Formats: sequence, structure tokens, C-alpha cells
Amino acid sequence: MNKDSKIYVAGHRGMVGSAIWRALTAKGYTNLIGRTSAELDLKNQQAVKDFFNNEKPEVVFDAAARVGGILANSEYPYQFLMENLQIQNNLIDTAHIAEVKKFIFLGSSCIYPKLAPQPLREEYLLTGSLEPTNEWYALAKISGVKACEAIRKQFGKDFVSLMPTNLYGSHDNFDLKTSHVLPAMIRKFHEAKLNDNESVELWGSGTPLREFLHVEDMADAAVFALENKMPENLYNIGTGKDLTIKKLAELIQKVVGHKGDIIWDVSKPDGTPRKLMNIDKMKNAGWESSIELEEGIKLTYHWFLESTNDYKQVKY
Ligand SMILES: NC(=O)c1ccc[n+]([C@@H]2O[C@H](COP(=O)([O-])OP(=O)(O)OC[C@H]3O[C@@H](n4cnc5c(N)ncnc54)[C@H](OP(=O)(O)O)[C@@H]3O)[C@@H](O)[C@H]2O)c1
Ligand SMILES: C[C@@H]1O[C@H](OP(=O)(O)OP(=O)(O)OC[C@H]2O[C@@H](n3cnc4c(=O)[nH]c(N)nc43)[C@H](O)[C@@H]2O)[C@@H](O)[C@H](O)[C@@H]1O
Repeated sequence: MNKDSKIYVAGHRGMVGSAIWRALTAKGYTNLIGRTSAELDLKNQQAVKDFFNNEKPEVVFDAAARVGGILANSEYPYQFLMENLQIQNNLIDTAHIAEVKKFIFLGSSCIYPKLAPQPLREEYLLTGSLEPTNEWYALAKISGVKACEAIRKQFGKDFVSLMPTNLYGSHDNFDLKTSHVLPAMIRKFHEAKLNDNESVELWGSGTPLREFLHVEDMADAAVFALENKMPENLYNIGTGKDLTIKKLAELIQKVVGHKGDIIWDVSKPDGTPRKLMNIDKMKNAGWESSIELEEGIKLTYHWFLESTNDYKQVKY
């Protein structure tokens, strides 16, 4: 790929898409294009075809999706299945027909079976039943992985599927109902600290384990996949380390400086007990993460404070 290759970042305003955009810019790529969902609704197949005919991108990063945490996934199954199928099918099929040279699809670690052996290896895909709270989103993502695999197998094209673990960082969604756990905890502990260190209510038992990758590392992995010939379709993108939600809460409470109690609302779902990914394939390909969790949380909290309350809150 040349530095002036035309690169389309679908979802370029999102947490991941904006990080990929910044990483590409920092590495000297000068011909980036993006469209907001208001400018180009990726659920609209004809609009996507017209866009590709007009713009003719050589590379596509698919960082556009209906995204949310455990509650959003379990409360809006239809949107998480159907919107993500529509978005990715339009992008993948149109990119294939338009002879896009490189397509990088972003899936999620939730594609793996709920009770597969840990750490999760790429070959565990489709070997067992999914986690019920996000099986609709997971099915959409699995379809995207398989579509890219079919294009590689049948047409020999450079379509790659990256499976990120739980991501966090600047430009995340901080809505307390639809967000993921890490941004929700940052906001909850921050607001409680300002309210005389009142107690903080968190969801579930705190016992599940989660792996967290900073979004700048995710973007670095995505650019690595662009600049390197990836011999296979499916790659886990993670840190290889996890911790309990309880430990995460204690870490974020320390970084934010909250001094009150934590109350666990066990009426809320825990979700999958663990989803630590094996990261050997990316390591062998030459990529590893670099931002440690405590440092990443400090960077994210700093960005949250700088955002002076105009952070994103995705409402359904
Ligand atoms: N966040 C995580 O923990 C995580 C973990 C694993 C994988 N991922 C994957 O990473 C990718 C990006 O996630 P994210 O966290 O960056 O999500 P995000 O911040 O919500 O960004 C998603 C982007 O998708 C765009 N989008 C959604 N529906 C669209 C539509 N109908 N037409 C056009 N654009 C649309 C939005 O564009 P507008 O802003 O213009 O509306 C938004 O910028 C997704 O594929 C997600 O599955 C995320
Ligand atoms: C990467 C994403 O992982 C997602 O699963 P998943 O990690 O359980 O999604 P999260 O919403 O990040 O929840 C992770 C864990 O944190 C607990 N938790 C505690 N307090 C909170 C809170 O205030 N907000 C939230 N959101 N969680 C909280 C939650 O019960 C769950 O056990 C999938 O639903 C997505 O589709 C995607 O795959």
C-alpha cells in the first residue's frame, strides 16, 4: 500500500474508527475518506454501492457497527443482529465487487463459545453455544468473519478479520445504560466523587473476568494488518491478560480518587464468565499490545475530564 492509497474508514467518528484515522494520519497516509451515518447510512445497500462507485477506495477498514455493552445487547437483540448484518454485508459485498485491494473487518471476542477453553484460540470458533446476552451481535460478527474467509478462499483476496477483546479509550460511549463496563465505571466513580463520595452501584457480582485493550493499541494492530501480508483470515487482538470486574472497579476507583462504597446489583447480568483470548497468532505475525491497563485508564480518565461533559452517550 502507498501512503497516497485511498483508504475508507467506515465508522471514522467512533472510538475505534477515530483511533484508526489518527494512527493512519500519524504514519503518513494522506488519502483518507470517511462518512458520518447521516451522510451515508451503511444499512442502505444502494447508497453504499453509489459511494464505492464514486470514491473507489483501495482499502477499507470496517469500524462501523451498532455497538454496546451487556445491557444494550440483551435489550436490543434485533438491532444488534440486523443492523450489524446489514452494515457489514453491504460493506463486504460492495468492496468485493468493487475490487477493493484490502479489507479489514472488525469482529469481537464474543464470537467464541461461552464455555470454550481459555485462553480462546481462533480455531474454537463455532465449537459451542454462544453467550446468551450477546448471541445476536456475535452471530452477526461470525457471519462477517465467514464472509471474509469465503472471499479469501474463493477469490484469493486480501480480506482480514480482526477479533478485538473489550476495548476502551477516548471517544468511547459513556452512556450509563448502553456503554461497556470500563467507561461506565469511570463516569460513575467520577460523578460519585463529586457528590461527596456517595456509594457507586455496579452491575452483576463482580466475579466475571475481562480482558481490556486500549483503543490506540487496537488502531496500531489494524494498521499493522494493513501494512503486513496476513497469511490467514482470523486474528485475536488482545493483551493476553485479564482481571475480575471487582478488581477493575478497585483500579478505576483508585485512579479516579473515589472514597465511597461499591454496591453490586446482582439483578443485572454477569454475562460470560471469562473471554481471555490467546494472542499467539498476532505475536507470531509480529504484533503485541503496549499500553498497560492502569496507564490506559489514566489516559482515558484524563480525556474524560478534558471532554468537559460533551462525551458521547449512545441512546436507543
Ligand atoms: N468497543 C468495544 O469494546 C469493541 C470491542 C470489540 C470490537 N469492537 C468493534 O469495533 C468496531 C467499532 O466499535 P466502537 O467501539 O468504535 O463503536 P462506536 O464508537 O459506537 O462507533 C461505531 C461507528 O459506527 C458508525 N455507524 C453505526 N451505524 C451506522 C450506520 N447505519 N451507517 C453508518 N455508520 C454507522 C457510527 O457512525 P456515526 O458516529 O457517524 O453515527 C459510529 O461512528 C465495531 O465493529 C465493534 O463491533 C468494539
Ligand atoms: C466487547 C463487548 O463485550 C460485551 O460483553 P461484556 O464484556 O459482558 O460487556 P460489558 O457491558 O462491558 O460488561 C462486562 C461486565 O461488567 C459488569 N458491569 C459492572 N458494572 C457495569 C456497568 O456499570 N456497566 C456495564 N456495561 N457493565 C458493568 C457487567 O455486569 C459484566 O459482567 C458484549 O455485550 C459486546 O457485544 C461486545 O462483545
